[in-house]
Amino acid sequence: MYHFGDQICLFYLFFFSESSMFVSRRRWILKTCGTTTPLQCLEPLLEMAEKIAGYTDVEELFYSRKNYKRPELQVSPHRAFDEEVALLDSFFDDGRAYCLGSVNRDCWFLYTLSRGGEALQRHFGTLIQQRPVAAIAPPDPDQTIEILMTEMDPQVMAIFTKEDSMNAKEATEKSGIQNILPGMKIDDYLFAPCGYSMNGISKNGYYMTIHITPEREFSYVSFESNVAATNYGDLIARVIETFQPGKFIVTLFANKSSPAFAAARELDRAEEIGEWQRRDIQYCRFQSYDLTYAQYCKFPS
Ligand SMILES: C[S@@+](CC[C@H](N)C(=O)[O-])C[C@H]1O[C@@H](n2cnc3c(N)ncnc32)[C@H](O)[C@@H]1O
Repeated sequence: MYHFGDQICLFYLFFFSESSMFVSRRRWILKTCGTTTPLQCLEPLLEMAEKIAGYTDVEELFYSRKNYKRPELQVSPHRAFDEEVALLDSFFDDGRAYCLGSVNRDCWFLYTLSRGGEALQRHFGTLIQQRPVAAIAPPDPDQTIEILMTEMDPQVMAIFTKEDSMNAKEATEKSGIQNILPGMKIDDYLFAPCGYSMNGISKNGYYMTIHITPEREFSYVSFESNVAATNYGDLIARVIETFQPGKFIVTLFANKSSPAFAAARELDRAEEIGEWQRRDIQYCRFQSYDLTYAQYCKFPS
């Protein structure tokens, strides 16, 4: 993390696809679900960040989501990715929009901007006597893994109903969620009649979050964490063994300082993970991050 005395004017924004909020000193992560409109909060959020914390610029932004099953049920600006991009472009003149995966099947949309320290330099130019920011400090290690699962096993999904589990704690234990990343302090919630969300944080600053929609017609589970690893094979295997999806997407972001920077190669070698076979893999190199996208199906499929 860059730190120039008490003057910190830039922060990082991440938007994902369920309902959680993580706030740290310079990072704000929001996940929403259903027909909520997360991008509508951009204007008040940017105003609030300046007013309360003195942040005047965004150093990095990641807005991502899987393709919707029923986009026509969404509310503007979330009916189409083009619409979301137009809104984001009205705030940021240097954002980039991507679609990874198969546009006629499973895909994943990403809008990102990464100023690679330029914004920092602009703000702190005089303070750091025009020296490149990179010469002062390399970025902190940073990585994010997401696993987005669909076509879930109905027996596993039954755990996340009030019929099968008395409360969230019982669902967490019965499903084995507490063994995915042991040692996390967990805050979990079981909805009535069904549905489950959990947020976990560890003492060393890692988080994990899981959101579960058990309804058979549109079952969906998302997992996300910033835990550092050089190989995510074991973690992915634990997640998919726990939830038994028919299909899943993995996305992995890692910056150059992160031990996960090499993990893309491990994913490249993982043509099969247990009973799941890879159907797609793509890599992107952004200014500060490498991104790996992979899609797997349970075979035969
Ligand atoms: C995992 S929750 C989504 C996350 C949730 N919005 C949160 O705040 O953590 C989605 C599942 O919960 C169920 N659910 C039940 N009551 C809900 C409510 N009041 N809001 C959102 N989802 C609800 C949905 O039917 C679906 O299966």
